[in-house]
Amino acid sequence: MSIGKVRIYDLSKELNLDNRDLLAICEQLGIAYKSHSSTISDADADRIREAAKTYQPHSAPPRKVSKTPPPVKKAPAPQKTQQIVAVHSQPRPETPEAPKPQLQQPPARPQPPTRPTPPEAIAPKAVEPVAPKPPTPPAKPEPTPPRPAPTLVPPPARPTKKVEKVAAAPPPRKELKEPPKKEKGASSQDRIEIVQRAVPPAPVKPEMAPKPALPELQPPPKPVAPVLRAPNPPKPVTETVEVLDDKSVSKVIKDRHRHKDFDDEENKRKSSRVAKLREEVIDEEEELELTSRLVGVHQVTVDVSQSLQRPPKPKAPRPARPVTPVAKTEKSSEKKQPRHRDRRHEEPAEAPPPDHITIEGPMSVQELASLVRRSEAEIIKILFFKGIAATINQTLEVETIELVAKELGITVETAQHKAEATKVTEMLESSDLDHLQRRPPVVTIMGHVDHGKTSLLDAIRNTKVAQGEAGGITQHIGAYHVDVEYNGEKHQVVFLDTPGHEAFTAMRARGARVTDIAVLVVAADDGVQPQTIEAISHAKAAKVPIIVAINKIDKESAQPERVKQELTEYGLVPEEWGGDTIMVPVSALQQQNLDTLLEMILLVAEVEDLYANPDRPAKGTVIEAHLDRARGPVATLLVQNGTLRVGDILVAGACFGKVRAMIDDRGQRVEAATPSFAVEVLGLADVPAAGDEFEVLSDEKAARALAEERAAAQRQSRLAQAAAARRVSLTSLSSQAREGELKELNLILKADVQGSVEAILAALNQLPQDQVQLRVLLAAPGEITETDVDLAAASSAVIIGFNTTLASGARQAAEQHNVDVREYNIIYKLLDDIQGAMEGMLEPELVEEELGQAEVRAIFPLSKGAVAGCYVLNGKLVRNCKVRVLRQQNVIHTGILSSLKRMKDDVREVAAGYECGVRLDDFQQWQEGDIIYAFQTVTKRRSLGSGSDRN
Ligand SMILES: Nc1nc2c(ncn2[C@@H]2O[C@H](COP(=O)(O)OP(=O)(O)OP(=O)(O)O)[C@@H](O)[C@H]2O)c(=O)[nH]1
Repeated sequence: MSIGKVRIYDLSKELNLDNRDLLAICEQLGIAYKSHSSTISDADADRIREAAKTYQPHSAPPRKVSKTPPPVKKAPAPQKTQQIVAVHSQPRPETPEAPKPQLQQPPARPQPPTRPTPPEAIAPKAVEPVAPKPPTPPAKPEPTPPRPAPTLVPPPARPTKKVEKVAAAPPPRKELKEPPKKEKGASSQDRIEIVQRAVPPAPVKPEMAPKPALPELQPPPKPVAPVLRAPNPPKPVTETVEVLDDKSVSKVIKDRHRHKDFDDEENKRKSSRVAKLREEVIDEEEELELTSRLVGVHQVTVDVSQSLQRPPKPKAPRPARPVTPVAKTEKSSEKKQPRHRDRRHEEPAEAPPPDHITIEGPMSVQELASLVRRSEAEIIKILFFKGIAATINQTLEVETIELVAKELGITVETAQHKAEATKVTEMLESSDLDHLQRRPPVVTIMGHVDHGKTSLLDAIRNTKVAQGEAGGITQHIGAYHVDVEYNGEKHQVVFLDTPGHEAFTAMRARGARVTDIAVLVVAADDGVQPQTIEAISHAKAAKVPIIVAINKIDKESAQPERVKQELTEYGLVPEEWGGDTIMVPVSALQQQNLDTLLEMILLVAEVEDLYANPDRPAKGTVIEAHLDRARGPVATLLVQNGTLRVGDILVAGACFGKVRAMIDDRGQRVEAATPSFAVEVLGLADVPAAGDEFEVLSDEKAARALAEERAAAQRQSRLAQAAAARRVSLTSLSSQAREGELKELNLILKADVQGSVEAILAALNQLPQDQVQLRVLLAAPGEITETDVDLAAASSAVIIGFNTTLASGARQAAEQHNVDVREYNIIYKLLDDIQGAMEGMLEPELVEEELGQAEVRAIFPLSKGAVAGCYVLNGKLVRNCKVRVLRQQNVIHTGILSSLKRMKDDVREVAAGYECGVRLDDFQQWQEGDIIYAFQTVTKRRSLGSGSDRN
């Protein structure tokens, strides 16, 4: 083991050589090293100095890790602490001068026009500290992983990612890194071996040569570019302004990443893990032994040619088929069914129908039939029974296709969904590749209601927002960022404040698509609940890594282990159990372990390759938008690439505008917003929809034209939908009449913001509609207008307003047209009322209600008929109520109790314990011992969920 005191990168600085060159020299001299931050002996250093004199810098120095225990880096690591340093909203440091966008805040790119060379911030993931993750070495079978201490991971290992997935075993989370090796000499088959070894507690602060300065706070995001100069920047050969798919982007990023960073094992180590590690690594011998064990276990070899050379744009993972939808079933690709079959030929295709199809948009009945391998007639029949009269050439909207597919038991994936899932990376274009800089992670907090999402966010932000939410729900989406000191540097984490109630499912799902990391909050005393499961599936669908925050561990009833157990059923296995999901027990209330959670977020972010190019016009997503009376349309935009500046011309969805002002998450006006930050933007001409993408264009005319084009497309689509809806109602009217069952409740929904609209729609969707169907004729953010009233009047709809008001004239019009306008500001109330209204539309059911029983004890014959002398056993008898006469428990008559007397007087009712005379008009054959069962029928409102059965 080297006892040296010289660190490789110091030496590289001293010799004015690039780290890579220096490592190459080490290679030549056979000096073992682990990374450029490894230390070597003085003697070795001297040898290197000597060799450096004659060394010819190589553009792509090879890099290899010795197989033997690498010279350990034992530098005492400064105990870094994580803590929330500050909680300002947006990039606070408003740059003095507005013009230069200047990432108004830290995350921004380094001011200086010229970028420093090797940024140090970018965590070099070359050699990773290791944990004994018994990787199922896909590449090179090695001795069986001894699977030593699962706890080995020193630094909070990084979550396994795209990198070679190290088996699914041990807890330690280090990840195998396969630094691509630059081919050396002629041997393109060179392999790099990465040794993952346990690292003692203190990791060394990595630092890149050129920048001697230690991590200063407020480090501007180091540009990645410099490093890129590397040999062959993975520049796509035929680059244009293509949007990149995530694979290629990540590949490019990774490649550069690997190049530049030989920065070794970072200081990310988790104290607990370190502690455990310490137990293992007691002395050097043991360490050596352990290392060699690990070497055996965790070596990962990577083909140079594979890692370095490949261009960033591999074959697009996305099915680039233009129009033709594709069945995604295994057999889909096999012999294609004749697409255009004879129309009259209506037998289903011989091949088994797929159980899954992927579509890219509307398609004709004929195309759909071909895709699902059914006859056109069958599709038309299904549509007919759904109330849609369609012809063979008719184009079906995606929703309609989904409807048909559901009927056929086929799941549908739309290309749109895919795009949304990969939206973040798609924000990058090939031209951005040379200017990528790290950006802060955008995090969504998800979880079941009341599990503490708001409290957690609140605790992190150190402010109080939990109180005062109407109905106890977070109703609007917001974005906040916090500064976290990590590894001696200041980092930012941007949180999307997604609402927690089930009603906001849609919003949450959208949140997941624009975020990089999902923090799943699970209350330790409540475990996995429905919305927990929902959140997991949303995050998984969007391929967003999940970090679990097991909250409320301060509670006595907390059972974090049980929560972990439950989560395994949904594919989230904690690291300590051999999985790769980071689970952090926290208490939002007592602010426990929040720094660890933030640390984990930054770790995951690091692995996620979150880059953007701030030096270009902004692109991103509309998080929220609403119409403000005083300020006009207000949209919260999340910048995902580029920098958004005041004065920019942008198109958001179908809306056009010029950024008049921007307000950050702390209510401060800012001049620019860099990647990953959200700002409220004023200046749009209209209210875009949440989830719309936005982009800045340089040409106002082009922007306006694009917006108009999109608006026209939207109108077209709405018209098509409306036409489809009309067809539904027309045809369904007759079938309804036939079946006399289905009823409809027409609604027009107006809410304050798009997020609320979506949330309410999602909640309404959950109401049972088998007996009464809800038809939402219009759902949009904004005030209730006269036009809405007209529409409601014309279609007998009820208008629902949520957190909104009536425009002038609307109320008067509503009264005039007798339109029911209901206003709410609490979603539960709204849902209750709608449900009530739906139930009110059900035919009431008649229910029998017992009144009482009497026994016949004497018979008094009259001139016509007879009177039964009775004793009321229980309840009461009421004149004109219904009765059944039972004899030996058999009903011998059912009729109306027409006369009831006490003594000689007619009475209305007789209670239990009294005698009375009973006479029925149509029954006289009384016998002593008969029982008179008195009852009445009442109408009861039926509830939606129970059909005609009452709950
Ligand atoms: N004991 C304890 N209680 C907590 C903790 N975190 C949150 N709570 C309590 O749990 C309740 C729900 O917390 P919220 O933060 O409103 O939960 P939420 O998930 O945001 O709820 P919704 O916004 O309604 O979905 C509140 O009464 C909090 O005080 C915690 O760490 N410990």
